[in-house]
Amino acid sequence: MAEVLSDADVDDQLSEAWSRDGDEIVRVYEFDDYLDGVAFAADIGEVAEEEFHHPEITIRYKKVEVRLTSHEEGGITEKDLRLADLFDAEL
Ligand SMILES: C[C@H](O)[C@H](O)[C@H]1CNC2=NC(N)=NC(=O)C2=N1
Repeated sequence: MAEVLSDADVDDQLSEAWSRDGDEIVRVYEFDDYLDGVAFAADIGEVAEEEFHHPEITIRYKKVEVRLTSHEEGGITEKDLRLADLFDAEL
């Protein structure tokens, strides 16, 4: 089981485009049109399934909000930080 990271560790390691919100990390991606956001959500869903670590994805008009936390561990772990980087690589 992965270690829950301290707030300081998360703030230190989290990429600039993401932010910490309590026990979650969050990023809102913006797109030129709605279906680009839908396609992106499908892409990152594939990545999540490959990693077997799953985000909360909210699809809005031209925006996709992604939230990550490690439910079993009860906080933010390396798994969440890794997935954030993998998701950003799908852009
Ligand atoms: C049984 C448990 O749900 C699974 O091991 C996986 C599935 N995907 C998961 N995703 C996330 N974000 N956190 C988990 O703890 C998690 N656990």
